[in-house]
Amino acid sequence: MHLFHKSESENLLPYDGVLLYIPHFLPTEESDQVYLSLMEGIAWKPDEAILYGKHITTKRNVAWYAEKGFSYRYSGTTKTALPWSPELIELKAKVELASFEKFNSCLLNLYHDGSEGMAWHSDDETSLRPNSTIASVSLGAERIFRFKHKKNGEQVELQLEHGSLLLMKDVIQRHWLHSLPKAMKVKRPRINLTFRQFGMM
Ligand SMILES: O=C(O)CCC(=O)C(=O)O
Ligand SMILES: [Fe+2]
Repeated sequence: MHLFHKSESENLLPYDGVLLYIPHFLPTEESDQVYLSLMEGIAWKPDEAILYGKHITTKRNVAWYAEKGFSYRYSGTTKTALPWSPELIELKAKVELASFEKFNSCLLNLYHDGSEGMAWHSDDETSLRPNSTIASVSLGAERIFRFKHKKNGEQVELQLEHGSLLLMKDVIQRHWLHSLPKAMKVKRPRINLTFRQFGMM
């Protein structure tokens, strides 16, 4: 694991929030091994939402892990957390060491290929602690990730590499949207884990 110091990672945003990127958070060999075992071991399911009164499911698969008993309402559906697996607990501990933060849940995304992405949004749900950090681990295919300022439309773009850690901090969710654009040339899957801090702990 790569422990970073303040000087090693600079804020990638010009204002209104903090975005830190640590490319080699996990060594390549460990990234490969964690990728394969999450692909097999996670209870992947399509995401569900109620949109304009219609029940929709995504091609992108998701899973949500947290302390036992956690549940929350989101896009018209209720999500109930699965209990932490030993592997997720180990990864959570590494993310906590590198970020100097504590997390009580993890939302996972599986994009089968570049035809799947995530539209512009910010993670500012009321169930998350206000201005709390989201720590995002990327595994598998490299993909572009974009930020767009809510008021002036300014954009910031970066590549999310295999084994990298991205920290979204401070007031970032209030002022910036983010998205994972589709990338038709990408034929391989990508796994993303976002460690989050829910309000009630
Ligand atoms: O796939 C990613 O890198 C980001 C996913 C995301 O923004 C989310 O789950 O809220
Ligand atoms: Fe997000």
